[in-house]
Parts: sequence; C-alpha cells; structure tokens
Amino acid sequence: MADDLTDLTGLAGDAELDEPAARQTGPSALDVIAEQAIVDLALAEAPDGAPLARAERLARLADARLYLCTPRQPAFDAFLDGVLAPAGGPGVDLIQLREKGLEWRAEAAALGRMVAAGRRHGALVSGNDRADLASVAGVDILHVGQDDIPPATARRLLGPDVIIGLSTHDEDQLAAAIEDPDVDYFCVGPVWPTPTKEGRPGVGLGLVATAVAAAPPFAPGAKPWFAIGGIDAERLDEVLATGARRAVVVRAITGAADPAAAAAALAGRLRAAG
Ligand SMILES: Cc1ncc(COP(=O)(O)OP(=O)(O)O)c(N)n1
Ligand SMILES: Cc1ncsc1CCOP(=O)(O)O
Ligand SMILES: [Mg+2]
Repeated sequence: MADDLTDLTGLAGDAELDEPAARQTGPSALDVIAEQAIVDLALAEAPDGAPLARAERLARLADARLYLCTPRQPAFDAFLDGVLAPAGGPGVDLIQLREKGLEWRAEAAALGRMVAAGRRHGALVSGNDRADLASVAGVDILHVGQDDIPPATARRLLGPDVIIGLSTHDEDQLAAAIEDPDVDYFCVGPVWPTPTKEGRPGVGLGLVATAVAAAPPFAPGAKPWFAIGGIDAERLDEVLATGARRAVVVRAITGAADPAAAAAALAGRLRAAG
C-alpha cells in the first residue's frame, strides 16, 4: 500500500512502534503522540474545531440519500473530495471506511482523513464495527451489524452525539431496529447477493418494500433507513420503485472508472426521486 495511505502521522512506519517489548508495557509515548496527531488532523479543518452535535448530525442524516462504504483508495484525499463534492451537483452524503483487518493505526489514520474530508464538504463520516476507533477518530457515525458490538453498548461507550446505525436482514431485525432507541438508522440488505459481503444471502426487494411500509422515507417520526447490497446504476430504478429513497453502495462507486461521476449520477437520481 502506498505510504500516503498508511503513514499519516509520520510515525506509523516507525520501527519502534513494531517493537514487541513496547506493546507489553502499555501505550508508549509514541502511541500517545500518534493518537493525538490523528485526532488533531481529524479536527483540523472543522470550522470551529469541534465535533458536530447530535442534532446537527441527525439533520444531515435525515436529508441524506447516498451512503458510500469504501476501503482506502489510491490518492485517497482526492478520491474523497471527488465523491463528496462532484463538480456541479450533489454527491455522497455519508461515507464509511470499510476495510476489514486494518491495523489499528492505519484504520485510525484513514478515518482521520475521512473526518477531515467530511468537514470540508459537509458529509457525515462513519466508522465500521469498532467503537474504540470511532471514539478516537471523532467520527459522526458508528455502523454495526447483528454480530458486532450491540447498539446499547456502543451508545454507552460513545455517548449521545454519535449516530449509531444497524444492519438488518429480516423482518424481525427490521422491527427491532425501528423500536431500538439506540439505533438512529438501519440498513436493509443485501438486497442482492454481493461479493462485497460474501456468504450473506440476498434478502430481495420484498424486505425493502416491508421497510417502506414500516418506516416510510421522510414521513415525520419515521426512522431513516438505507437499502444496501448489489445496488448500482442499472438496479437503482428497481429499488426506487419500492418507495425506498436512500441507498448504500460500494462497487457502484469504488469500481467505477470515474468514481466522482458515478457518485454524482447516483445522487442526482436519488434526489430527483424525492
Ligand atoms: C451502512 C452500512 N450498512 C451495512 C453494513 C454491513 O455491516 P455488517 O453487517 O456488520 O457487515 P460488515 O460491514 O461489518 O462486514 C455496513 N458496514 N455499513
Ligand atoms: C457491507 C454490506 N452489507 C450488506 S451488503 C454489503 C456490501 C454492498 O456492496 P456492493 O454495493 O458492492 O454490493
Ligand atoms: Mg460489522
């Protein structure tokens, strides 16, 4: 992986940080410096230097249509700027770092860069699975699955300001997510089987239609939710036809020849649908 993806702090490649003895005695001074550098970077471009409060995050979530999950990309900052603010129109509203198995510092550093980009463009930034990293990097959202840290536990660790999202795969999980006061939004899927989430069967458009009935998009008091899994430019109209108005994608943007243009096209169609 290129240096600019792993060495944000300038310390991540330092041989001293890989020394087993240093790990056995708790955080070293370098660990503490690295962590502070990550947080400083994450907040560097925030207008007032402070994380957003819950009300502001919920307002942005309510207006969101397009959510991108992505691993780090080459020229990561330019990629983020492109998909979050494509020339001449809306783009990705919410963005998540989803890259399994990253070493702690590399994930924290990448999240820090995402948070800085989110602040530049008014987008919300999500961590995946790990409440510790969400806390350190100052993300707006933590997304968890059914087998991850439970939303109530994440809430206890992260406090009231962090938005918590939950994956759902059947009607019972969907109903529980709607009722759970610690869940701020949920996702329904994978709608179609997808190589991006291997081993998880597609739930079909029927469950998406169930979500539309249970939490009609933009109805007062209805919890926001997103369809996810196998959604791309070809299939988007089928998703919209159910009444769904928010979608999460991975490959439809990360696999596009021009990710910014793909983001703009999807965002434009989602917004045009209402
Ligand atoms: C926005 C969003 N929706 C769904 C997922 C999937 O979460 P999960 O089921 O925990 O699977 P992993 O992503 O952890 O493999 C997500 N990450 N983000
Ligand atoms: C993380 C995740 N959870 C359910 S489907 C999915 C991946 C969706 O990826 P893609 O948009 O490439 O099908
Ligand atoms: Mg998960």
